[in-house]
Amino acid sequence: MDTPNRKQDALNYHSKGRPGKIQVIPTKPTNSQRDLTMAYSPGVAEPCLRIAENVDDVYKYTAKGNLVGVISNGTAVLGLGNIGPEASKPVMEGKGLLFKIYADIDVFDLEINATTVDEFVTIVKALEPTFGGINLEDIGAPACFEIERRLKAEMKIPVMHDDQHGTAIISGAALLNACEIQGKKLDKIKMVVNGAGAAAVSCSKIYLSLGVKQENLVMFDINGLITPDRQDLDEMRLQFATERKDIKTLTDALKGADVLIGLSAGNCVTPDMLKGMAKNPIVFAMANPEPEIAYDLAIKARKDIIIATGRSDFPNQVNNVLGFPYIFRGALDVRASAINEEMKLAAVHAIANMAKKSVPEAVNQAYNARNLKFGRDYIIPKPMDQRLITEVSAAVAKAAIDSGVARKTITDWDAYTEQLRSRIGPDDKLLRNITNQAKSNPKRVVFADADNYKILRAAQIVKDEKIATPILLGDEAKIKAIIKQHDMDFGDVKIIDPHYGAENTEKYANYLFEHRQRRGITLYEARKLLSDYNYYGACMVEFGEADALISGLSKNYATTIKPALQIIGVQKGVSRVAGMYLMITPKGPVFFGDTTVNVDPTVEELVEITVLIEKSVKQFNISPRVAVLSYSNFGSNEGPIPEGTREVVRRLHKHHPDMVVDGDMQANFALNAEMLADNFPFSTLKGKAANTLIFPNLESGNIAYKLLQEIGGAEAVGPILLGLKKSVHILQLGSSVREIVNMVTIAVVDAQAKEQNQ
Ligand SMILES: NC(=O)C1=CN([C@@H]2O[C@H](COP(=O)(O)OP(=O)(O)OC[C@H]3O[C@@H](n4cnc5c(N)ncnc54)[C@H](OP(=O)(O)O)[C@@H]3O)[C@@H](O)[C@H]2O)C=CC1
Ligand SMILES: CC(=O)C(=O)O
Ligand SMILES: [Mg+2]
Repeated sequence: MDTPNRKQDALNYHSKGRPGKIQVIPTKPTNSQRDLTMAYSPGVAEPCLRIAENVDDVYKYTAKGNLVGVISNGTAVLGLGNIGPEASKPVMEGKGLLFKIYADIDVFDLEINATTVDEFVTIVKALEPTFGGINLEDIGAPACFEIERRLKAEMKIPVMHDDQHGTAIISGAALLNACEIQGKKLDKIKMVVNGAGAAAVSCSKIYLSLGVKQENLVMFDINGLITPDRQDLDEMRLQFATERKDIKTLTDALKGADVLIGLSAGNCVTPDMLKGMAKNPIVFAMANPEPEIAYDLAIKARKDIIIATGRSDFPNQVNNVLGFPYIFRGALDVRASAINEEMKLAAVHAIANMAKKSVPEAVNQAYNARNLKFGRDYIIPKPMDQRLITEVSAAVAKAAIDSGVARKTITDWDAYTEQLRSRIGPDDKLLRNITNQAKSNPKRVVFADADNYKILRAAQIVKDEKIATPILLGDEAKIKAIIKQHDMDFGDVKIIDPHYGAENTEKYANYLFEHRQRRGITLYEARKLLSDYNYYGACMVEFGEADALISGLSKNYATTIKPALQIIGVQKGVSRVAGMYLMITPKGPVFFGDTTVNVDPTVEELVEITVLIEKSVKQFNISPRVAVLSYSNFGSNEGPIPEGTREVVRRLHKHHPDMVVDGDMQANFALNAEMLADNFPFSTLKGKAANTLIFPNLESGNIAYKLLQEIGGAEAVGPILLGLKKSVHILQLGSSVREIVNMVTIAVVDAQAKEQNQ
């Protein structure tokens, strides 16, 4: 916390409203007298008796299996020292909060008045019936070593001292990657560890198991170098004693050293010390809240440095938050009896490998970054990367099973991964399925406006994710400059700067002329039109030189759609196009149409739009249940809109008897199966909620989706353009990178379907 303002902000954050950071929330209904008789006496006696008969049933009837005790005595709180149990509580509540948001694990934080090993062990051991796991936190060395050793030996649930092993795992992963980037070999590096406490000792052990040589490691505590002749040290630290006589001070030790590990206290390292380090040095200044050396000072001292800190406000946050939520998640899910070396190493490698994968746009956005990429400023994943739960927890669970400490097994890993994902954030399973569908047969997608950063970023993502092969249309020099500026990597991507004379323009101009000569287009004009990305892109798709076109970022909808209509045209048997949104809502996915094209459709047009939409929903492997919406329910109101929608439904029932559709209907009845069944049991939606909503006009459709997006917490994917012969999709002005990526994914699936139907 640097400035007085930030200090005050932090105090306000904790004190405003309900003091502290966490609360307990019931997970069962508590609305009625009946609910309460189940939750408490007399109903509660039933699970009590079951558990009394079979103690393992505690996992079945209580929260134990998902409950971790975060336990501290406040003797080594962050780098603040022995500040006591009460003062440690904000940190422990913070750990509880992180367990919950990152891994959906519930936590009771316990700050206990127990400083001797015996007292501490007795208390924690007695808590075994309550918890599924124990996370020991901020307990000073050397007591922490004995406490953890005894608890692990005497308890049957996983116990982990986070400052030791959580930190070791994360910094181990970071060390592997930093060495790779700096071109250093672990078995050759000279390492200095400043700090000889819980974290330093455990981290050093894991570095040795990753290949660092004991003789190349020296360690300091507050009294100086750890040497064999020191009388003030315990076994744990003495194992890192060095015989080297050439070192007295930290400055001496850092001369020629490759790596400095700081797990001590803030601001105890100076820029001059770093200046003596070897070429391409690696510095992990992990003391919290102040690192051993400030990020900026370190960067200034050495241009060739990789520097990481424990803080979230600089690149490379090496902090155990990347580990403990996911390690416990994996351990709890297989009911592991311990967290062993195999599980820790599995976590190290899962975290290290993740950093080398393409970074999801949501992570860039969360950190206000443009293009996070494996390298000097991105050696390990960011804490807000939602892939951590699937990558790390699954690796830990698997290692637990393979190493024989799991009491439950996992056989369907895809289902487990799905379950892990659904623990965090809204369930966007459908979007993931669509992405998998796209990846199964990637298509060539031509991007209009590719000389725009957002388009290029999206193109890069879909290329990296193997969703599509991009073709870039735009000013070639500009495109190349953006690629260079943002260090993007497109390999040998095709870039076309559309103008008459560019690839295939004579063929395209003739085609355009042939088709539009009686609509006022001369050959000269046709040639000129091809410098418009939308005309050129539509021609590429029409001639099969690309499978889909993505456009519209910089022009309005009507201007963008025109070339596609003129060159590609509508599907056989279809007289119009329509627009649809896939809304990812907290209650699940719902399709909305028409939201973008037809302003005030007639009954006949609405029938056609509904048929188009219903067919398109099926493309996503969803069985459509369509509600034609109005402000009335099954004839409850008169007026042109309810009467029109009733007529639409009549015609659909008659001409499309297989379609599951009903209306006129109000939106709340359409989306609430119970209400619908109670009030309108005759509905042909057969007691199920609709997943496809047809709006009577553009006004209502457009307003509804935007309201839902802004205040309903829904993500809008689209607009998905329906009715064209080939896959062309038009972005909304100002779409975000994520929205563009989603559209490309949809465009690929659409191109696949259209290819099949040919
Ligand atoms: N980024 C991360 O994820 C994590 C960071 N940490 C940070 O690491 C630090 C240590 O934590 P932890 O191991 O739990 O605490 P401990 O109290 O167990 O250890 C602290 C160690 O640092 C030594 N020390 C203190 N000041 C100095 C100094 N100026 N120079 C050299 N050594 C010094 C102490 O020496 P002595 O024994 O002689 O007192 C002791 O060996 C804290 O700042 C903590 O915030 C810890 C865990 C995770
Ligand atoms: C991050 C952490 O656990 C610590 O600094 O103690
Ligand atoms: Mg800690």
